[in-house]
Amino acid sequence: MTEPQPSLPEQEIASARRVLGRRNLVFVGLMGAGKSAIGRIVAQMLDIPFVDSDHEIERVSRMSIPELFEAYGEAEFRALEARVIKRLLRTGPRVLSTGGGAFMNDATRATVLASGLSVWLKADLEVLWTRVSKRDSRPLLKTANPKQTLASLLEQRYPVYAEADVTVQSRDDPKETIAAEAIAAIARLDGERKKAPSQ
Ligand SMILES: Nc1ncnc2c1ncn2[C@@H]1O[C@H](COP(=O)(O)OP(=O)(O)O)[C@@H](O)[C@H]1O
Ligand SMILES: O=C(O)C1=C[C@@H](OP(=O)(O)O)[C@@H](O)[C@H](O)C1
Ligand SMILES: [Mg+2]
Repeated sequence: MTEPQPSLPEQEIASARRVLGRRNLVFVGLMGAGKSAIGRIVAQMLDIPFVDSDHEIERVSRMSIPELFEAYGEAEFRALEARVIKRLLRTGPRVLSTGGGAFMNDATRATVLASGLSVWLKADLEVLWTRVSKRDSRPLLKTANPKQTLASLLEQRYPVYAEADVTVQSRDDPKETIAAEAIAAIARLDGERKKAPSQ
């Protein structure tokens, strides 16, 4: 079944594509924010390729994320994640949805900020928890109190995610609405860029 797509003004899509140029549009944020789901829709709307760094890691390693954590530990996973994202950022444009920890890596964050356009999908703890508690595919949440773990990650990471170029509130509105808001936020940067010389 095809999902209804809100009609985005052509001009807005053109502006967003112009702002992006050959850069990657990089979604960052906590687990459950919707980076994978919204990123895919944004790529469709902008008619550019989509890649999810977790899927790319799973493809190259031929292992699932939980298997990678189990077999090699988080440090190895992070090293692979950084390498995969560095490679993906060399070419574009595309939408790149990252895993929630990727932007916490200093080198990855510096590369994303220098060569990509980053969007923080920001969500409240309750929204995130409702979503992530439906699946057990996230190794970091295999703790005695996963909601508390998520809350601690939120506290640690939100000041860092705030370095992203753009922030979009993720909530329980239709995914297409959130995707359209992300595109509108990027399109607005086109206006800012054009206004800049006369200021
Ligand atoms: N706006 C939304 N409304 C309802 N469900 C959503 C929304 N955004 C994401 N989801 C769902 O929440 C879950 C987590 O989304 P996902 O894209 O995997 O997040 P992330 O990649 O940030 O961890 C998925 O089941 C996804 O379909
Ligand atoms: O926040 C994190 O450190 C992680 C988030 C996950 O991706 P999502 O944010 O897409 O769930 C995945 O990369 C891994 O389980 C670690
Ligand atoms: Mg994801």
